[in-house]
Amino acid sequence: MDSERTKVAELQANHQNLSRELAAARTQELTQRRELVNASDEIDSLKKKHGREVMDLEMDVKKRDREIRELNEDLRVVRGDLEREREAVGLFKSTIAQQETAQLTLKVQNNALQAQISALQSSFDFSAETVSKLRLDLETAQKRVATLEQEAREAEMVRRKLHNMVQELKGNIRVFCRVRPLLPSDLPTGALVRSSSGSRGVSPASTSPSLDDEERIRAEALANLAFPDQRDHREIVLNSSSESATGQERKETWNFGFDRVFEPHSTQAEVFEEISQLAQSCTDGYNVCIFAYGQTGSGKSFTMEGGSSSSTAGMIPRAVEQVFQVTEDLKSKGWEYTLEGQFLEIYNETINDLLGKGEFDKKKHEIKHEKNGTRVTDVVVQPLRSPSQVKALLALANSRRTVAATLMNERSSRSHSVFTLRIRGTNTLTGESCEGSLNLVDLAGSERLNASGAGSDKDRLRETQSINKSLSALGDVIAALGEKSEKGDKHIPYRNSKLTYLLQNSLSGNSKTLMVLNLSPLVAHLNESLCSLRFATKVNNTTIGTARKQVKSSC
Ligand SMILES: Nc1ncnc2c1ncn2[C@@H]1O[C@H](COP(=O)(O)OP(=O)(O)OP(=O)(O)O)[C@@H](O)[C@H]1O
Repeated sequence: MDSERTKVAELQANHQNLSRELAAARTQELTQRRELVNASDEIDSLKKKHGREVMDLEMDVKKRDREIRELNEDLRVVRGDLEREREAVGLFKSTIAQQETAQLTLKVQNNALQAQISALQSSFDFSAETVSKLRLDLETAQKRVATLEQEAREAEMVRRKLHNMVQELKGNIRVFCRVRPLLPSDLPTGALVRSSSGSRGVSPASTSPSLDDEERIRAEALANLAFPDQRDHREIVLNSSSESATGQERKETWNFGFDRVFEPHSTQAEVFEEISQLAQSCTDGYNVCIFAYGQTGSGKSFTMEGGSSSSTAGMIPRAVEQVFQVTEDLKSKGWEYTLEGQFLEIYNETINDLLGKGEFDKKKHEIKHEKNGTRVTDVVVQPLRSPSQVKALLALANSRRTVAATLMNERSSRSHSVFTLRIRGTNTLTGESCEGSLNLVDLAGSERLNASGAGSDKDRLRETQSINKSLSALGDVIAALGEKSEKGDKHIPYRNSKLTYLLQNSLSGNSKTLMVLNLSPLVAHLNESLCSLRFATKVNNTTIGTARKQVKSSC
């Protein structure tokens, strides 16, 4: 029983323990329940918070999606740009590569050039050395040349002096020869060829000229004439080649020498340079007479009157200008001059005043040789005050000649024209006075009767006879003057023609006379040229004494 009691006491103690444990467990359960409620509250609030956060995150995700899309779009655009940039870069790269190649080539070239430069530099240095040596040599040579030139000038002066002395001894008639150039108007005369017999003449089978014709005419003209004296220009040679009867080529050559020969390219200024001293001597009191002689169309009027421009102005306007210039220059030495001019035409042995009034001169004019010079009755003698006034007078004379030409059968080439400039000077300081004249004569065409075709026409025949008469009278006068100076006394047939009678005082041994022989370069005119050259040679071989100044002193 005790054991039972101990057991029961033990069970009771267990029971009490268990009850205490149960109570503790209940309290714990309560606490835990409370904690559970709290925890589920917390879970709820956490759930709500989480839900809000999820929503926020979803919105955020959407926004991010949008941004990603936008960024993707941007990326696409940027990629396109990038692609293009890449292409451009590729291009640049290839350009750069090319440029680099070019640069490389240039570098190579540059190196080569540098090498050349240095080679050139050294050769330049060498040349500079040579140049300075040559300069020294040149200076020495130039000094030598200057000395030689001075010697040459002195020799030339001596030569000219001697030439002048020869001229003085020879007398005062000089002859120049001038060949005119080929003109475009020569071309239609392309028909002017050698006839089949070999002589030269006008072929009737004239057709329009071709380039070959022109070249042939030029070549023939060149072969026809030669100017061998290139130093003093005093010689002219005519060549002709023709076929003989046996068919062989016959060549002939004629040499002529004159005081000066002007080639076709000679200018008016060059011709005047040779004439100017002579023309100027009328201001010193000499009578000067300059003739232009030659066949029609050979350049007489061109030589004497010339063209309208200053470079083509002929001997008359140039001489007049020079005379005015000289009289102006001599004013400072006390000289005062009066100048007067007349311009006459001699046609069929009648005198026509080219400065007269009215369209055509119908007056009869007579030549009078008086104490104080030659006078022609009823002609206009114009006081001359300026070269421009003379130009106007020449134009008037020309217009009157043109009227006459249309009225009367190309009369200008069939008449002689004589421009006379008379000059009187007094020196107020020395009391001297002087009187000179300058006659510039454009003679009628010198062609022979058959060549001018005059045979068939009565008027033409008369004209030609009259021209021939006066030209041969001129030759006779010159020849007689030559004989007079050789033999002393001799009758001079001045009266045989109006021309020689008019120019009596300017042709006598006291005057200075120049004949300018004008020639055509055409082969067709060879025979005429030969005749003219022979006539001029006769004149050139004549000695007509020494010119004398017409100077009076005051006492
Ligand atoms: N040296 C020259 N330079 C250029 N042209 C020239 C020369 N000589 C003459 N001529 C020209 O040749 C042509 C004939 O010349 P010009 O009239 O002077 O001859 P001409 O001998 O006076 O003839 P005519 O007897 O018919 O008066 C003209 O057209 C002229 O301009």
